Amino acid sequence: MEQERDQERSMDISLKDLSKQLEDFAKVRNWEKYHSPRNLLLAMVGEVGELSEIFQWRGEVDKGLPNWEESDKEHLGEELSDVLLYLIRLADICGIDLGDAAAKKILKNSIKYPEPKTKREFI
Ligand SMILES: Nc1ccn([C@H]2C[C@H](O)[C@@H](COP(=O)(O)OP(=O)(O)OP(=O)(O)O)O2)c(=O)n1
Repeated sequence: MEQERDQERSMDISLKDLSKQLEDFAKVRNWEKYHSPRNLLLAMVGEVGELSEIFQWRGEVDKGLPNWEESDKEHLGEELSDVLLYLIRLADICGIDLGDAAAKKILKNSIKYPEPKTKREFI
């Protein structure tokens, strides 16, 4: 049982896997015609709005969401996923390798914002 759980944990799904699943999802429903770059962008922005609604009027929220109901956390996971899935699909439809682009961007960020060399700089 514990071994199975360990195996599950180690099977991290990749952006490419998700992208393929989204492609198949659209294909079998004949929805490819709706998945244009502009439509996907607007759908993603709509989901960002739904994500924002979860935090709206709550005031500042502690990391880890310690006082949240499990159902609210589940809802948050769903809205985060909708944003991610539309983003992945948008990148795919635009011919962008999102994993590769994101890794390159992290590298670019580290050049633009170098690590602090002294303790003083760190503060
Ligand atoms: N043309 C579509 C419609 C939906 N989806 C997928 C991607 C999202 O993960 C999810 C979005 O579904 P809904 O539009 O039903 O949005 P919600 O799940 O947020 O439902 P609701 O807005 O009722 O809360 O379904 C998709 O790929 N292409």
